[in-house]
Amino acid sequence: MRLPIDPTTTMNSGSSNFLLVPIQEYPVLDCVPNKNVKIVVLGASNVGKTALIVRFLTKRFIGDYEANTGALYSRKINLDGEQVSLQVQDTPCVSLQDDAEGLYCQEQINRSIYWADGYVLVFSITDHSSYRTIQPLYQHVRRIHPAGNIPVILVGNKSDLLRARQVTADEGETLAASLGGAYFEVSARENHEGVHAAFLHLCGEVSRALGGGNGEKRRGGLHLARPKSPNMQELKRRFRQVLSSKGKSSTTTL
Ligand SMILES: Nc1nc2c(ncn2[C@@H]2O[C@H](COP(=O)(O)OP(=O)(O)OP(=O)(O)O)[C@@H](O)[C@H]2O)c(=O)[nH]1
Repeated sequence: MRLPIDPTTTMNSGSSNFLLVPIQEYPVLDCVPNKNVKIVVLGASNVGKTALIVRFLTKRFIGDYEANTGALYSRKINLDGEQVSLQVQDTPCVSLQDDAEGLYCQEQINRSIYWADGYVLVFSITDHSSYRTIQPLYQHVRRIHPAGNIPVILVGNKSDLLRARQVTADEGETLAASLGGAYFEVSARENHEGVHAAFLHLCGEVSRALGGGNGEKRRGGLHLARPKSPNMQELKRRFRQVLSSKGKSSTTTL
């Protein structure tokens, strides 16, 4: 069902509208001591990174967002019976350089890659160039984490747009296998379950990679500060901005 968003009601409580659903944040200390799963969502422009995160955290799909500047969202999840602190970092898009091998990647993204324990690499099945971005992107992650296992999943988003498909499921599977991760073909627009399963799978991988131990990676080399601002208010602010620019013409799917 599609409901019109009424900007006049978005800050009230008790409605099914997206902004009326509180997205709970939990301080890390509220969870299993030292069990902190940090994942970053990476990919080309317009592939649905923000939509996937919002779908995972809120079960909702929002039609449009302002261009993403990268926000960090925190929440508590249940992983194998344990309450675990999860942090999800949204990022600005990356793009291929003209030689199609290197990447344009903001410093902010490098910091997020360094900071994270697990990686959601996203392309759109309707955009083959976004698919071609994934291999160089993975190599980029590898350069920042040259040693050890990198928990990663590959997500082919927009599976509802089958008629516009430019990337086959086989291509997704093959690429994921070459990265050593699982492939999930999902639609942030149409389906919460697939998105949820993908994120939870990665959280499980990260948790195992951290070994249930102290949750902090032991890394040598360059130290990069963690990305800024764990802030759910940022999501609300961005959504309000979209609402004020689009008024009542925007819609959300419930
Ligand atoms: N049909 C369809 N559209 C989607 C889906 N996911 C996202 N979109 C749309 O794709 C557009 C881009 O979504 P975003 O979540 O902003 O994508 P992004 O990767 O964060 O974009 P950048 O800010 O450019 O990095 C928006 O218009 C979304 O409504 C999906 O699963 N199906």
